Amino acid sequence: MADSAQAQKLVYLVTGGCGFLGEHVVRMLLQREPRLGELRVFDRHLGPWLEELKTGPVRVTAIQGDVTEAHEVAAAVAGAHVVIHTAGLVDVFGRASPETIHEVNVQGTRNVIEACVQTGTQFLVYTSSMEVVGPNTKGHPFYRGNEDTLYEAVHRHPYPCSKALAERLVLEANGREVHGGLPLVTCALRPTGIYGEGHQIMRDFYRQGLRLGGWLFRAIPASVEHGRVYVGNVAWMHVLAARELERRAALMGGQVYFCYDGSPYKSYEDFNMEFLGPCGLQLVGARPLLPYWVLVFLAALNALLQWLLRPLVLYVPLLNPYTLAVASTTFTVSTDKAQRHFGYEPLFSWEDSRTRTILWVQAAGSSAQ
Ligand SMILES: NC(=O)c1ccc[n+]([C@@H]2O[C@H](COP(=O)([O-])OP(=O)(O)OC[C@H]3O[C@@H](n4cnc5c(N)ncnc54)[C@H](O)[C@@H]3O)[C@@H](O)[C@H]2O)c1
Ligand SMILES: CC(C)CCC[C@@H](C)[C@H]1CC[C@H]2[C@@H]3[C@H](O)C=C4C[C@@H](O)CC[C@]4(C)[C@H]3CC[C@]12C
Repeated sequence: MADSAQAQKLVYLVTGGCGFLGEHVVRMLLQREPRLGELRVFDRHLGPWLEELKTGPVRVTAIQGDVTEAHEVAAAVAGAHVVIHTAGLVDVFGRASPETIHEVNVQGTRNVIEACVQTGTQFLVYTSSMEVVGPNTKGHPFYRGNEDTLYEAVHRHPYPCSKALAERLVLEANGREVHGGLPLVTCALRPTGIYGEGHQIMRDFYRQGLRLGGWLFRAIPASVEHGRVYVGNVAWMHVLAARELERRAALMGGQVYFCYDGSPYKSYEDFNMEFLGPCGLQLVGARPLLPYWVLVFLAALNALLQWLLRPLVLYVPLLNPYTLAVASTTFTVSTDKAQRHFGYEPLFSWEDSRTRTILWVQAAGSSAQ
């Protein structure tokens, strides 16, 4: 990636490139990264949509592989200039065991770092999460905070624990010597709750509302702010960060950045209604219909049922003590660090993000997507 070789075409690797965010990163790279020569898409499950990308001017290589398998990761990383590591097991519902979550999110990330070191790949962007910071188990609000805001990060749930450990590995790896003698440059991006085309939980809420005759029932007070960011802007931030890591290595190396855009500060449910409302759903109640202690009881009951039924069937309700805590604790960000460090400005306005999401919800809600 030397200045003298402006025209040099680069090889990018996106792990988890067939996931919700990963697909947007892949498409964004193809649309907006002029130096892209080859794009390797690494995922445990390859999407059929990749086929259509293979006919374009950039070479797209689909690699079916598992980040927990060090040799598969090393083979995919070899010869890549930049790695965007977005693969992860996003499970706050108890589908996977804590050991599996750790294996994929922590050991998988370790494998990616070691592969960069062994094969001489110098630039690594890691998709972290707001949950590396919080909400913490004490329910402390994080109100429009930034990367420097002091906050007691206390993790117990396997998912945030794994993201926090993985992020630390990535940041500590910054400056390590890679094969060939150059230093590894890393940074971590921390999205809040991502929404947009492909957001399965949004689609599930829509379908549930349709089943209930067009009604959803408020569970969380409207005053609890939950941070959200549009998937296209998160993808754009990854592309920009990856592009600028070389030029601004001294500034960006080892840094964390929250992902942000112009999405409004609202409660989780009120925010969802920005999309579900225009699709015909209504949120009933200016206040929660059930007292909070009832939700706490139901969440605990769900956790107990999940545990009791596990030998027979996998019971995975949306509501559990952890998801209730996340949804009912204010956690929003207000920062311009990505703008200051690497010139990030959201690519999509709030109006664009909203319209695109509404169109997707309408289409996805009525089909089997
Ligand atoms: N969705 C959100 O709101 C959100 C918010 C903050 C951070 N994140 C982070 O963003 C990343 C992407 O999340 P997402 O919402 O797109 O999830 P997703 O589940 O849609 O995508 C994850 C992708 O990783 C792949 N993957 C999982 N295990 C793998 C393995 N062992 N080997 C190879 N590939 C594997 C999956 O097949 C999937 O395609 C994750 O690292 C997640 O922690 C997501
Ligand atoms: C009305 C509620 C009680 C229903 C439960 C909603 C719950 C399923 C939602 C609320 C908040 C959501 C999380 C939040 O947006 C941020 C993230 C970070 C990311 O790293 C992974 C996804 C996650 C945990 C969202 C999962 C779904 C949550 C908990």
